[in-house]
Amino acid sequence: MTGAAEDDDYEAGPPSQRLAQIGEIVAARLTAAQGVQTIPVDGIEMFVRPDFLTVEECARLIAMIDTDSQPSSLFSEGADNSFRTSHSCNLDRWDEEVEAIDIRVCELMGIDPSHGETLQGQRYRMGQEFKPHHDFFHINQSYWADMEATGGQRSWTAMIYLNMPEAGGATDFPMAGISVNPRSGLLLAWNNMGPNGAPNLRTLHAGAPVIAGTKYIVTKWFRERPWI
Ligand SMILES: O=C(O)CCC(=O)C(=O)O
Ligand SMILES: [Fe+2]
Repeated sequence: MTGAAEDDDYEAGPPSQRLAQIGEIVAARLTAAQGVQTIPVDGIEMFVRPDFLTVEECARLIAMIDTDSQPSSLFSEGADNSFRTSHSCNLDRWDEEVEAIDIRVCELMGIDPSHGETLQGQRYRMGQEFKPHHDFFHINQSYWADMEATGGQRSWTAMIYLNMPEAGGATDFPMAGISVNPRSGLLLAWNNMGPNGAPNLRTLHAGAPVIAGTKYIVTKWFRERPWI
């Protein structure tokens, strides 16, 4: 959500010992976690946890997203309206069920909840999409000063698919040559940084247009430092 594809030689941010360490700790935790599978992707640390949420939990989150969502926003300057056409909302972090799910995600990742942004719900109707972007912050953008002061860089992303649209809506990683199909309750997690703790350009990804049906997801972005 923080910028479109960049040239290979573009420096999205400096190496960071802290982010490298977060990468190692979380990857080790996920590798050892029951029910988690490593996705063999060249140049990105990526994991899936099928059935992380039950069908009932997915249904309740979908209902909340339908009630609360508004047209999605973007961080990037000069962003155009076609870039992220979904509707989204912050899930109510004081709702008991949302809070419990949020904590479960943090526990799975082994990241203190203070580093996690509010869970975000997202709905894509037919034809809607999220064009190729990185989840990490681009430090040459005007929003960076504010983000740096409020928790810093985004380290890991955890996304949960709440349903399966009838067609389309995969999460594509064009530089890594992998595409993940929505499956109810499946959690997908990846490290937005490379081994040296610098932003990893290969994490470029997109929510492909939904061709038939509706797609619902929740996304959790983690920061390098406490966010609240
Ligand atoms: O909808 C998707 O599959 C991708 C969503 C995404 O990239 C995000 O929420 O940052
Ligand atoms: Fe994203």
